[in-house]
Parts: sequence; structure tokens; C-alpha cells
Amino acid sequence: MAEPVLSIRDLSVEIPTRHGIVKPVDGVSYDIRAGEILGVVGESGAGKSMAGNAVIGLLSPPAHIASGEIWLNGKRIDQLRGEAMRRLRGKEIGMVFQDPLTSLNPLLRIGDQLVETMRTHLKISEKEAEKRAVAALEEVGIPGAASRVNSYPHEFSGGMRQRVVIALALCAEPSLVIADEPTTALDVSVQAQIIALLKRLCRERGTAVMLITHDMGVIAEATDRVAVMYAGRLAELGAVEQVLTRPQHPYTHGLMASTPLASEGKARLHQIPGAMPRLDAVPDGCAFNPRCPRATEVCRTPPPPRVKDGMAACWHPLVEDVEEKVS
Ligand SMILES: Nc1ncnc2c1ncn2[C@@H]1O[C@H](COP(=O)(O)OP(=O)(O)OP(=O)(O)O)[C@@H](O)[C@H]1O
Repeated sequence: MAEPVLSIRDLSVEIPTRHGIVKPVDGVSYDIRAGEILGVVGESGAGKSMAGNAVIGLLSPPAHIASGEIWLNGKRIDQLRGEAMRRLRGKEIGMVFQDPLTSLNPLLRIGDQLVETMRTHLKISEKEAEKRAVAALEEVGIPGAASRVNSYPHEFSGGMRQRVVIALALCAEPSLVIADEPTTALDVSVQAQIIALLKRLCRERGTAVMLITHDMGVIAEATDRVAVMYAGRLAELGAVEQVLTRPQHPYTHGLMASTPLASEGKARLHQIPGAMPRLDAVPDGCAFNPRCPRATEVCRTPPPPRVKDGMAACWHPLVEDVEEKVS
């Protein structure tokens, strides 16, 4: 099998606070291969964005990588700083954030932003970059791309602006795209279009994607594999069909049960009782145990086994039930 584009190994991010050191990311490991879309899902505060920001060197101090390794195309990147990390962003890692305006310079025409990004990272002439800028906008579905290169970000609707951001993220041909809640700020009517666009373009190019979302619908629509995060840790990791149809972790099951499914024609809402713990009060053992219907004594003391691909970090995974039913 091909080497992963991104490999995160036992990554922990720490923040010193008045109440002691907290770990918004705690021993997380996963790989993303070329052309693969890994969804990172979990409730607000699970540590999804922190894990993404650690990869691109954009943790806000005092948050910092405390341990673990991050490898991109066989090169270790977790210790890169300053200019070396800036070169990596844009060239090897494209970024799409929730608010398109954070990625676009309001004072520059979008054609100039595309040209500048390509000229910084690719060895091409001004003329070639201008040609590619128009093609990039056409590819993301901006009507009248040849003239729209001269428009400023504020002259686009939210959905069109996010299309421009996707063009910008992909124009230097990165091997990895990190998309952090790319549709959360958009009208529901355009959300599916943006996800479909991102998926199509990354598939065509063989780009690896880390797609961070709290939305199980987006996970089902776009991803190949899923990493479920809870209180900074991985609860479950596996192929999307497996995780969605046969979730092993009771937390994943709870997320699914609280997701309205369009196919059912009505909301199937069973909220998970309780709330994610504060990071300075993460329970001993499995962090999910106070909310978990399956918890027993063992869940309150030793931490559950670390997640491996296709497995949940759980002492009582739901797969036992499935096996019992089958046998
Ligand atoms: N400076 C800080 N001090 C203490 N805790 C912090 C600090 N910054 C962030 N956190 C905590 O880190 C945790 C992880 O945050 P993160 O933004 O990664 O979560 P998330 O899963 O992406 O959630 P969301 O979907 O809301 O963005 C949260 O519980 C947050 O409260």
C-alpha cells in the first residue's frame, strides 16, 4: 500500500492554564493516504480543530505540541517553525476554513491572490499563472471566470467565496488539504454543493483531505474514513461504512442517534445525555464513561485500549452485540 501523505503519531497538544496543564489533543494517531478523505468528527470542544492546527503549525500559544510526531510525505514536520512552516502551508498543505474571509485578502482582486500564491509556490511565469487563475475559477464553478478574476472578495456571495477559497487552496497543487468546518457558515442550500466540489476536485487530483466537521451528514456524504474524537482522544477510527452502519463506540452510536437522517424523512433525535467534560475535569478511565449507557466499573479506572484502525477505544464496544446477534 502507498505511504500515507499525512501520518500523525501519538500526538498530544497541551495548554498550561491556571488549573494546571490541559490536553485538548491526547495521544491521537491516524494516517491519510493520497486521494483519501478522512473525516474528523465530534462535538464542539472535542479537539478536532486543535489537531488540524497542530499539523499546519497554527496553534495559538500557549497551546503547543507536547509529544508525538507529524509526518508529511515522509518528512517530519512537527518541529518546523517560521518560514519553513509558512512554505509548507500553501505549497504542500492547502487550507479551507469555516469563514472564507479569513483566507482571502479583502484588498486584493482574487485573480491577483491566485497568481501570487502560484508564483510563490510553483515555478511558472506571470502569464501562465494568470491563465491558470482563470482555469482554477472555472473549475470551481465561478461563472464568467475570465472577468471575475478582477473582482474583490466582498463582491462574491458566501458560497461563491468558499469556491474561490477552494481554488486558492488547490492552486499550488498541495498533497494535503485541511478543511475545517468548510460549510458551517454557509446557507444549507449551498453546503452540499461545496462538499461535492471539494470531494470531486480532491479525488481528481489524488489530494489527501482532513475534513473537520461536527456534522454526521457531511461525514456520510464525503468521507472514506472517519476519526471520532471525544475530549481530545480518538474514540473510534475506521472506514466510513463501518463507522456509520456498525459504530463500535457508544459515543459514535450516540452521535448517529442524534443525527437527523434525510432518508428517514424525519428527525431521529436522541440527544446524548450530559455534556463533554471540561478539559481540566476529564474523568478517569474512559472520558465518556459518565455519559455512557454501557459503562461499568472497568470504564472508570484504566484508560481503554488505544484506537487502532477499525476499532474503538472502548471496554464494551457495540460490536459484541452485533456478533451475538449474528451467532
Ligand atoms: N487557551 C485555552 N485554554 C484552555 N482551553 C482551551 C484554550 N483554547 C482552546 N481550549 C479548549 O481546547 C478544546 C479543543 O478545542 P477545539 O477548537 O480543537 O475543539 P473542536 O472539536 O474543534 O470544537 P469546535 O467544533 O467548537 O471548534 C476545547 O475544549 C477548548 O475549550
